[in-house]
Amino acid sequence: MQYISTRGQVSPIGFIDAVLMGLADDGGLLVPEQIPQVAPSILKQWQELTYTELALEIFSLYIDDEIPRADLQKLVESSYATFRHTEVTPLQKLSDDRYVLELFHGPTFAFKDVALQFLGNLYAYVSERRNSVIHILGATSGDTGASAIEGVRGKEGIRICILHPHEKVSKVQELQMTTVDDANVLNLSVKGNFDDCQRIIKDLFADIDFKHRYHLRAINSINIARILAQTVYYFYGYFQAVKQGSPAKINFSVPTGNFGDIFAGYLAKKMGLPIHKLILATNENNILARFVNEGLYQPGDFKETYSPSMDIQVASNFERYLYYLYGEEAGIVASLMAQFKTDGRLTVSGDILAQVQGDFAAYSVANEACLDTISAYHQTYGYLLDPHTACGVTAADQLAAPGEATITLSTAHPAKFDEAIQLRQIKQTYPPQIQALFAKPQFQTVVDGTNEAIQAQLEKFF
Ligand SMILES: Cc1ncc(COP(=O)(O)O)c(C=O)c1O
Ligand SMILES: N[C@@H](CCOP(=O)(O)O)C(=O)O
Repeated sequence: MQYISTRGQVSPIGFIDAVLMGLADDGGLLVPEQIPQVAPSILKQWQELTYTELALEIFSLYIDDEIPRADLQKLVESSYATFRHTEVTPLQKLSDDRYVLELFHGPTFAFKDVALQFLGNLYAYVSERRNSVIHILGATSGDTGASAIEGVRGKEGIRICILHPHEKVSKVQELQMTTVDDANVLNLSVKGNFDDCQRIIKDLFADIDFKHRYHLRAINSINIARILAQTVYYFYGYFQAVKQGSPAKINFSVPTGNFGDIFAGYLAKKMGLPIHKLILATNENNILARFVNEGLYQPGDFKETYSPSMDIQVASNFERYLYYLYGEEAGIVASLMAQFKTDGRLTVSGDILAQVQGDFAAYSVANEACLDTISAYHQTYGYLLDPHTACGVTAADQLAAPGEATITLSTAHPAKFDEAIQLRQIKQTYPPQIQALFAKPQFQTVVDGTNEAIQAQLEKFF
């Protein structure tokens, strides 16, 4: 399998080069040259596989023999051996038509571990096999950072620097990142919001001289490996729902910020998984819901919400969707992205908007409605949702029609966001791994949100 850029200016490259390139060198995002198609007969066989067996099958379609199958199997097995649940991502049935797919049983209690345990191991494998320098630079609204650090801390040949927005992540997220004292980890607490952090790292990746000089590698969902690993749980969740007697029409509702997770669902559907509706749930930072419902993609005012990991205005994977929306025409994507840079907005109408609305249903969840859902589901089902998952469940309740079953991706454990849970007087007990963080010293450097300030830190660290 070869990978190409959404902007068309990168010659096709193999999987490992695509992982190492992260952001495409022409400023676009890497996508597979063709999306592998999975026939219904194969889907039927896959229903019987364990999570790791399924991951191996799906990764093989995208990697071919670039990584020998026995090595890939070891990578996959070691990546999911760190999960606390034998099923990796178990499906919880709350009622006949409401399910949550728990993606938070990995080391840092968020869905990011599913891809980042694998990517951490893959980087270590590539570093050894190619003698390649791995200097990871990432931006986080809280979960990616913790998970990426956990995936590579202490690993030979790898260094990692994570930018998080100063005082805009939850206490547990901050502790997960900043209590790590391994010498290969640097946490920068950036004065600004997540969009500022993401813009800075995209600028640094786009500066090809700087990127090559410091061997910068990506762990955010701009990295195609992240997306591929995240497609696996759509297949797994779908199969479990079928086994649990779900109605025939199965939707997924996806709490959305950077558009990585829902793009993975879109890709799974394009591969042949018969997902009925893909429901895109945002919090009050609702640029993506406005795009689907009104055809306007334009950042609004940044809002701090109870689901801080989704406090994102400019969604980094949106460009991958535009590529498919416009018939895989890289020239059109390049000019749309140039237009967005100049005008700060994009609009779609007519057939294109109809296509968008065929691909997604979208709902923007108000802050109090998110808490109302947490209270209601706690009372009705005795099940505690984290605020991000609660946005997904709220959107499912609004947009799923009778006769459709909806699987909401449960993207984080509620203990990571106790600030919001406490507002509804719900008491939870922290898992011991989280409780232990409160007694540890923290290591982080507060910096201005400018490219120069970050560059200066990286020059010292890398
Ligand atoms: C807990 C949680 N839920 C949902 C999201 C949104 O996912 P995505 O950015 O892939 O849209 C994030 C951040 O990525 C998150 O950390
Ligand atoms: N919510 C994310 C934001 C970064 O998203 P990514 O999927 O591109 O890594 C976070 O927790 O950092």
